[in-house]
Amino acid sequence: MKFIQSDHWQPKGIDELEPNAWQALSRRESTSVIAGPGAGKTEFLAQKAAYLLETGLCPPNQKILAISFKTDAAKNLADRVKERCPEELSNRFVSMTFDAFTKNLVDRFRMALPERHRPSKRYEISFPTFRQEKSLISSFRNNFGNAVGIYNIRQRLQNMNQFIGSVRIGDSGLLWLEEEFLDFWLSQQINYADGISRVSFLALNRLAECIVRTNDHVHRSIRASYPIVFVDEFQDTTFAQYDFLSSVFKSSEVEVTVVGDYKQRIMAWAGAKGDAFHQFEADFSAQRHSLLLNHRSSPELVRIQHVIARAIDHEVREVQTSNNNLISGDAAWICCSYNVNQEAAHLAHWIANDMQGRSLNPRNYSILVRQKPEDYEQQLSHYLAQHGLSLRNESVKIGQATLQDLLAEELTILFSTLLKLGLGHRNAQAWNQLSADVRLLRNTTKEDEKALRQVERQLALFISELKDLMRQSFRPDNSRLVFERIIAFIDLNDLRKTFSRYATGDLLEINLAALEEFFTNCVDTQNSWTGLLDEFEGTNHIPLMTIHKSKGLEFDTTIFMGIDDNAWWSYRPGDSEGLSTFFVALSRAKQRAIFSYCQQRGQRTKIADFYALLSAAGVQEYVIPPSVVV
Ligand SMILES: Nc1ncnc2c1ncn2[C@@H]1O[C@H](COP(=O)(O)OP(=O)(O)OP(=O)(O)O)[C@@H](O)[C@H]1O
Repeated sequence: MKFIQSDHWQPKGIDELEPNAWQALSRRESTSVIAGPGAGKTEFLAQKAAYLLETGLCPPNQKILAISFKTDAAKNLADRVKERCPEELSNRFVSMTFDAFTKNLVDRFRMALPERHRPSKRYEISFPTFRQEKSLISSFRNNFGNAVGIYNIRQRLQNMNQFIGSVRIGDSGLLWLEEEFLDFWLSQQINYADGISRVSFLALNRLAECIVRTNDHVHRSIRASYPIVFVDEFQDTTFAQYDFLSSVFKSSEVEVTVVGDYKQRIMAWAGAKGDAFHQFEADFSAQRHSLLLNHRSSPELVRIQHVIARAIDHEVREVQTSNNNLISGDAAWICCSYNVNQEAAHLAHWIANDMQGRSLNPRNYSILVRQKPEDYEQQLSHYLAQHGLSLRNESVKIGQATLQDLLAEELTILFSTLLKLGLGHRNAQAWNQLSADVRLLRNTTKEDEKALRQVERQLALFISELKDLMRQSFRPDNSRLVFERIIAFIDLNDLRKTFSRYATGDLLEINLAALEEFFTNCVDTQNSWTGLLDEFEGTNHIPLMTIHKSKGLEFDTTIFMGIDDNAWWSYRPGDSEGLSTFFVALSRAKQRAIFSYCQQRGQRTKIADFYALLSAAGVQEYVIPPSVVV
């Protein structure tokens, strides 16, 4: 393949990069990129990947490792690289979540762990609750009595994630009690009477760190395979994740580029490290670059965002936007209602009118809430249905996965593309992507023309058989057959061999079970293949999700419900994480942000800050007349 000269390379799929982005892109040492919402941080990583791959600066025997926090974010980044680079280059871009990466290391090299710290071959992932953590700490205290008071252990255990992230398994520098706690905490996850360990992602992280640090062969081979590493949403890096990164890549030739926005730091409760950028810049001798444009939101929304941004950081610089205001009237307002029916009726009516007036579709809107989306679902669905619209809770659990994560899985995407083509959709892009994926699954190389032609023939034959089968009927027994045939065609063994995250452990089984459950639910509620596909993809549903799940996404209009003391029960005035959460929600909108306050849901005393900031930004408040209730 012919490489492009680095000074001739041009960005792909976008017009231009701002000057600071160009500097950060061409820098061949560790770099941090800090920028506000919509500045194009994820896009920057995709462009940098294209630059390094297309110019040969990342040579054919090496790969780029990109680490994200959420499955859909990892997928989104991989897709952007696929769109911008030929397949033989984008195949060398490995995009994974932190959790998938560390789990994969433990699954592959668990025998390198000391026996007492080694999870069973087949283990389950556990998600310890706050209460379970507290009870573990109190049993430890019971065992070690007054000793827990020494070395500040009692106090340090109040932030478990920070404590665990700062102690390394088998480190000779550990204090006696630190080592005791680490052993106690691990043994509670590893030793079960039935022989099956229940291990949390935090424990997998510490085990992976131990493997890499103590096994020179593994350590060297990771650094050699991935001389270039990207980390997206770096502000959310936990203590343990940072420690893992530095253990693996610090003091090496590896170029690490991290991007993020400290104003969007909303994972401190899950152990995010407050000073991650500063520490990274010091530890990796990284140079900082700031981006100063917003490519997402309209000028009016950017102005409002800046008022909130300043409350988080007084020194934040004003950003410019390259977008226009596409709507007439206000870009943001607060609507106040007395009760939940009035609120839902008003919002449903407004969405239906706006959607029709501006020829938008349901997925241009999103309903964002702080917590418990199910508390908002019923009323809003009821009133939306009166306008022929529907809502989908994207945070809902399907088996052991959430719907949003399930939809971002490679398995699900292959499945739904096959379903779409089986239904007779003529979609050249879907076909090209699918045939590229199937070539990858069957491990064919571009040079082996015979094998390529065979794969293409098999795919065409399968689609034609699928079309015949789907034409027959849409009865449950037939749809079951369609499900089984598609899964058999994908071939789980090939999937395992192709995607390293599925290679070991039970992630594929978990997702397959969730996919089957979701598919069956769709079959049960629909009476045609077209209806099923729309239901599967959520085409006609307005998404409802938590703010945490909305990170990295964007919508024309966001409607933010439940801005009251009950939903924000943990908020204390001036709490920067609360303000950042509010900021993340506001910054998802491209053109319009609506804030809905409902008196019946709670007071607005504790969170008066939010309303004061909106008022300072000139956002008007309207009271919905009681007559709106239907
Ligand atoms: N240089 C650019 N020119 C034009 N559009 C761009 C550019 N960079 C990004 N975009 C577009 O701007 C939007 C935001 O980009 P992106 O998601 O990469 O931003 P981000 O900084 O990662 O956002 P956030 O932190 O808010 O999630 C996307 O629609 C993207 O396609």
